[in-house]
Amino acid sequence: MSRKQVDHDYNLRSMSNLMGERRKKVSDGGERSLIKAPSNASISSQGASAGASTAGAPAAPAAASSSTTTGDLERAARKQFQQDVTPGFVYVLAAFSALGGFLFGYDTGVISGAMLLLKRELDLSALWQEVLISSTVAAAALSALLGGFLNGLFGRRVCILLASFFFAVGGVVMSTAPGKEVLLAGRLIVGVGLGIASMTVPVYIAEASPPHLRGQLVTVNTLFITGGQFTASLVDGAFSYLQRDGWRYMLGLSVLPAVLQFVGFLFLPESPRWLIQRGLTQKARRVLSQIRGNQNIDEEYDSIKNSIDEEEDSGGEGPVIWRMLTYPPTRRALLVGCGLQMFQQLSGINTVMYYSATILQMSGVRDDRLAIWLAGLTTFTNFLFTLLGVWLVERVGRRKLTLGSIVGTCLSLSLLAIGFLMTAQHSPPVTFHPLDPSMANSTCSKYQLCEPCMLDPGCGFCYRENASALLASSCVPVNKASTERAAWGRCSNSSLMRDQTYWAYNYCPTSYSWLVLLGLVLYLAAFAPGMGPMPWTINSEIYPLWARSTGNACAAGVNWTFNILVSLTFLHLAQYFTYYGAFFLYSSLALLGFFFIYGCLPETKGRRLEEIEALFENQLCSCGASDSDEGRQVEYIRVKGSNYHLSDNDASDVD
Ligand SMILES: O[C@H]1[C@H](O)[C@@H](O)[C@H](O)[C@@H](O)[C@H]1O
Repeated sequence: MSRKQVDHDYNLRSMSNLMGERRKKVSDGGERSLIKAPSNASISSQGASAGASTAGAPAAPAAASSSTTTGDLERAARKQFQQDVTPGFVYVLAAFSALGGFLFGYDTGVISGAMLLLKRELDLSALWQEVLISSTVAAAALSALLGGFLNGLFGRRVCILLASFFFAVGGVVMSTAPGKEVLLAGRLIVGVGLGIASMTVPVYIAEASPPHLRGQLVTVNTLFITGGQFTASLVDGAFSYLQRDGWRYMLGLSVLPAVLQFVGFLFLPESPRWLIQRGLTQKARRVLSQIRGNQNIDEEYDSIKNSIDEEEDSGGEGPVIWRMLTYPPTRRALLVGCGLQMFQQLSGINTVMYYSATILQMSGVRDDRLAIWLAGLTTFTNFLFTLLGVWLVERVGRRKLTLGSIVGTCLSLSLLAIGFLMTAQHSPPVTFHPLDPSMANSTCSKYQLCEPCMLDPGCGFCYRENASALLASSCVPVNKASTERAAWGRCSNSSLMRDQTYWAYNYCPTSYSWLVLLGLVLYLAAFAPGMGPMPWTINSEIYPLWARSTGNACAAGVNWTFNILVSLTFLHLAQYFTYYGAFFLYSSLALLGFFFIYGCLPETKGRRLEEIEALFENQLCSCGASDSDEGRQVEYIRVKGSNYHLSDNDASDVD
């Protein structure tokens, strides 16, 4: 946003905030809801309206008495804008927190490259490989749930310190592991750190950010996740040349950012919202002043304090999750938060990323090393388009960004599926049936086409190629120790492979690979700016303070659980429904996700965290109908005394 435009927005929104104050009627008690009627000004400036309203605008209705002139308002707005410069400290705080995201991406991404070396050096069976990969995600799912409890009890800062401690210890254990059992212990420790970091970091950043920057700063955390995945693929590429102990460096390098984060957080403050909730009000004021620079923090402080008092007044019995489920607004928020995380994973991101090396091989990249490096290009594309998300989130808002992203995701998944379908329909035939030297009758020899042969995990396709045709193609068993070659015959040994003899495992040579490649690039371009980061960003802001840790814990738990579910079922899905079947399924799930998001996700852009609960007052999944209400802003003022609920009567408060 240009400076000029910012200036313009600030004037408008500040004026609209101050004028909003005029509409607040002082009553003799109770809680008032104010609905500002949409005006062009408030619609265009809605993105940051709440941000400005926190900055120095006095809370008392008397502040803008009916005698206030437009000139006064303009002067006040200008003054407010001058004060409202975001201090650099918030950026430092966000960057150190987002190192948690970096470690999330690095530790989940690095294992695929490390595994290529590990399985040879530690002689890992397929089961052990699976266990080493999935254990981290499973531990993350459990610890994310536990993280909710820890967050409420010890605060965000301690949890982030704990997570970076786990990351560092896990990294040391893995890189020095004498055998697979210790390695597994290291992977589990890292998983515990991952779960805690994944649910705490977005909350911490959201609670420390001013509303007009919140979306952007929380989305930076996902940018760091994808940055971590990209770095991991580079590290994998570089150390894959080191056949002995290369994996130790790959896994151990995560210690550096973990230590950096730990040290940084020794000096960073606790979230002011958590401090107020704990009654540490002086400390909270100090932290707020520190992170808001020279701005007036009174209104923000009061607004947080009021909402906490309200929560305490309204009481509520039993564990937080029970209170969330029995109170309609938080129940709806939880459903939306968990649904978003579920659909993120059901859109198949981790399958697509994992499978990208094979997609590239299909496209004719035959050299394994080159395929590893090119897979880095996939993670880089994911990173690059997440950057676009950081740029867009405060401009177009969460709702439109997520909707646009899931439509693109759904279409590109269909394109991927069509690419696989064409590949399957033009599958090359098996023309050569060599005799198995061990005389064992493997199932591979029964296949007449490449497609069923490659879908059988025990077989691969061995063929020769000259300029335009495939020659002497056979379906033979895969080597049990390495899927990079056949168990016997021409493709079993690189020295035996004469010129232009190739081994295709998991894919078939095809002339439709360009379609699949196009699908892959479009998929990342669509998914990464919206469906990648928004579930994390939105979850960090939709729950009231008392429910925030638990809500984020549940949603992160759902994310990790579906992550593991999708990764573990992909190969079976492909085996039973073929690749195009699997991708059509993901595409249909993304379509379902679209309807869910369209109906249920309200816009949270620019609102104060304390205001967002009100967006879930309405029946769940009535958001599609309220698209036109985006310019409306609901505000609560608490006036000491009895509470009353949002009702139709409130509409009478509108001038
Ligand atoms: O938001 C992130 C991001 O999109 C990553 O690329 C993906 O691997 C994670 O599973 C997801 O939670």
